[in-house]
Parts: sequence; structure tokens; C-alpha cells
Amino acid sequence: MYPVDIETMPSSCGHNHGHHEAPVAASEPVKQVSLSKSSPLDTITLTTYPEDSTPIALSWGESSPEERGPIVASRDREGLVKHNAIGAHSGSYCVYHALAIGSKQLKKDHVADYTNAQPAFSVPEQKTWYNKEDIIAMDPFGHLTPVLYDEVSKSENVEVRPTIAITKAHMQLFELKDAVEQGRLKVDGKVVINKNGDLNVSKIAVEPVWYLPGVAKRFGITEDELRTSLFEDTNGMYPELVTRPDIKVFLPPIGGLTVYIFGDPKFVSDPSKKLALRIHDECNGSDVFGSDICTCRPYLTFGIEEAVKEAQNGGSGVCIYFRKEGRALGEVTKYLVYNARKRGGDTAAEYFHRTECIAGVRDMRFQQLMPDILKWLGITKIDRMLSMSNMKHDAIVEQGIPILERIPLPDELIPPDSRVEIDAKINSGYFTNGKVMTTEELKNVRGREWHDVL
Ligand SMILES: Nc1nc2c(ncn2[C@@H]2O[C@H](COP(=O)(O)OP(=O)(O)OP(=O)(O)O)[C@@H](O)[C@H]2O)c(=O)[nH]1
Ligand SMILES: [Zn+2]
Repeated sequence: MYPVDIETMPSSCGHNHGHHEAPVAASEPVKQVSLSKSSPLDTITLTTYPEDSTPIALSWGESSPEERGPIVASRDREGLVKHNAIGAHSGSYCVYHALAIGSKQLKKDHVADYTNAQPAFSVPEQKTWYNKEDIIAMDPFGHLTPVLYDEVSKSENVEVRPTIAITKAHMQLFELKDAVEQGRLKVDGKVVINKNGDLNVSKIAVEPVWYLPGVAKRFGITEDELRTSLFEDTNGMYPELVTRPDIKVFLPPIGGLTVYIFGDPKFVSDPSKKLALRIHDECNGSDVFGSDICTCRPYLTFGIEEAVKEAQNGGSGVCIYFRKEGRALGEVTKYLVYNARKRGGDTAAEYFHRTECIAGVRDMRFQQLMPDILKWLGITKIDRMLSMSNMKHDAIVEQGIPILERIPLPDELIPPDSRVEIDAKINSGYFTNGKVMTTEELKNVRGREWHDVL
């Protein structure tokens, strides 16, 4: 499928690849290249090939965790020939792990001791965990690996790491304290613990695990197209994407998500219980630091408050927080756009155009992969969706989960400077119970200008 030999690929600049001294004969399928004489390393493995490998059996979507098999990414111990996943664990934190090893603060042969780390509550098993369609962006058994695959990890001498962790906690938010003080929320001792508005919460952290054929299908492209673009556009970070078509699982170096559940976690998958849901994408500037240019923190805390109310009414409330900063364009791009907006006359009419000028697109969040977590949790319908986003809505409904009611952010919670954002979004298809402005009217919705900010 991939007639690509990365060691022998022609270099357009006419030089050898990288900084390696010893060239590799074009005809030999050599996988190791000598580094320069001053390097502390003798050899380094650039990639692996199917003919030299005996990966541990892994078959996505099988009808039992044993038949599916463990996900093995690490090259340590016997992992170099036995790994069955491309990439490294922990999303973007894999680089810190490498730094810890490189700086000799972490031993390469460290074996994790998971004593007492098991889930704090159980998530009921779902049919969705056992097919190739419903879940393709996370490992449905990621929270059970120390139990399910401990033996195979020992007998095969490979690392099998959890990609999901489940815990319980209390949380304190100023807005929830205010909700209790203003009488919007009552203290029940279970969900809202006290008059400070402290909450009981059940939490699930999930790292991304992609089944490449399934991800390609969601985007309507071929697996080859997906692999090629992941390889090329990360500047060759993952050669195995092209040299190992036999390996179908990829651990991408991106952020994961956290599920916050209010009320009894068992109710989330119980169709007889009402469910309120907020899907929230990270906006560090607003969520944590209170920037008033967008509606992110107000919608987040409104979503939590509504989720809490649903739990207190006998249903359950869920808030899922995705690490997709700045519509997954990142904070640097976001701030560049802010500058362009503020210097160019910040109107709702120009809101998306400014992002497109800099990033080429207005959004890279790709909500197509988002519904996996809903299916994993066993959510089959959403009674109250706390979101105006058509992209989130359409992605969820396309995956077969009906949304019964959509709840926009109340006007009084919209900070003054973010009217530009919200009106632009409504004009482009976001849900509202109110007025949809014309393109002409959007020109008159203005945010703070640069001289007001400085
Ligand atoms: N690039 C860019 N990203 C922004 C800007 N303002 C907010 N964001 C990002 O947009 C995303 C907003 O996500 P959400 O709060 O989930 O909201 P949404 O998807 O727009 O829709 P709702 O569910 O209706 O709130 C976050 O990733 C923010 O970091 C902006 O001006 N430029
Ligand atoms: Zn924001």
C-alpha cells in the first residue's frame, strides 16, 4: 500500500536527510542510521516495518476486551517489535515524558504501580464499546487496562498504559456560590453540598486513541489519505503512519477531554432519566482568566448550573471539556486574530473573516469525533443541550443521538465585548430563540476598539 522508503526518499534540496553522517545505501532495507561521531548514541531506529515486527494482536471493535487486545505503543522492553499502536501515550504530554527520560529524571525501565488507582465508580458497559463504528477516537477499555491486560503485559514484556481515569471530587466556582446566594440553586447536601455552592462531581479524564480506518470514515476520506496527511503535515513526525499500514491505531499528540458528571453517574445512560449536557471547548483566556471578549466562561458556568439543576431534579447533568483551545487553532492564532479584529474595526460582519485571513479556516475543532464520548457513556438522547453551536448539534445528531431541546446562552450572561462573536455566530447558523441579524445589521455590532483596550 505504501511503497515509501523514508531512508531513500529523494531530497528536493539535493542533500542527505537530517544530520546523519553515514548515508544509507538506497537498495538496502536498512532501518538504523549511524549518528555523528560526537553523538552519545550509536544508532537510532527511524521506523519499523511489518516484515520485522510481530505486533501484539489488536482487532478494533471485537466482542470482548480479550479478543480486541491491549493497545501497546511503547517501544520499551519488547515493544519495538511488538507494539501495535503508532505514537506515544498521554497526548501532547508525551514530549514531557521524553524530556524526563532525556534529562535522566525518569528511568526508562520504570514500571507503573497502579495499586488503588482503579476507577472511583463504574461506567456501565455499553454495546457501543464493541463495534468499529461507534467509538473510533478513544479506547473503550482505557480505564480497565491494569485489570484486563496486566497478564499479557507481563507475559509479552510490554507496557500497557491506561488512557482513561475515573475519579470523584468536590468543586467550587464563584458563579455557583452566587447561584445559591441568589436563590437560583438550592442546597440539597448531595449535588450542591453547602451554602458556598460546593458541588459533588464524578470526573473522567480521557486521552485520545484513534482507530485510523474509523477516523478516515468519519471524515469521508480514505485511510491512505488520512495517514499521508498526518505524516506529511506533521513534517514526518510519525514515519510508521506510512511504513506500518498493518498498525491501525494512532495515539495523536493532542489534548484529550474531561467529563464532569453531576448526580448519580448511572443515570447518564438511563433513558428514563433526563439529561442536560454542555459540550465545551477550551478557552483558557475566558474559562480561567475571565477575558470578556467571548462567551466561553459564562456558557461554561451556565452549563454547569443547568447540569446541577437537572441532577437535583432526579436526572443527570454532564459537562464535557475538550482541550481544543481557540477552536483548535491554538492561542497564538487566536490572539493574532484578536489584534487584527481590534485594529481593523471589530464588527460582527468581519468576525469570521478575520480568522480565515490568518488561519485559512474559521474552525478546526472537527466535532465529528466528539460524539464518541457520548456513546461511550451510553447516552442515547439529550433532553437539554446547553449549546448554540450547529456544528456540535449536527455532529451529535448525525451519530444517531437525538437532541430534544436546545438552550441558548441567556442574553444577560453575554459580556459586552462578546456581542460581536455571538451575533456573528448566530448569523452563521448558531441556534437562537431570538433575532437573527442580517449581514447589513452585523456591520453595526461593534466590539471594543484598540484604543479602548490599551
Ligand atoms: N480562533 C478563535 N477562537 C475563539 C475565539 N473566541 C473563542 N474561541 C474559541 O472558540 C471555542 C468556543 O468553544 P465553545 O465555548 O465550546 O463554544 P462554541 O462551540 O462556539 O458554541 P456554544 O456551544 O454555543 O458555546 C473555544 O475553543 C475558544 O477558545 C476567537 O475569536 N478566535
Ligand atoms: Zn472564549
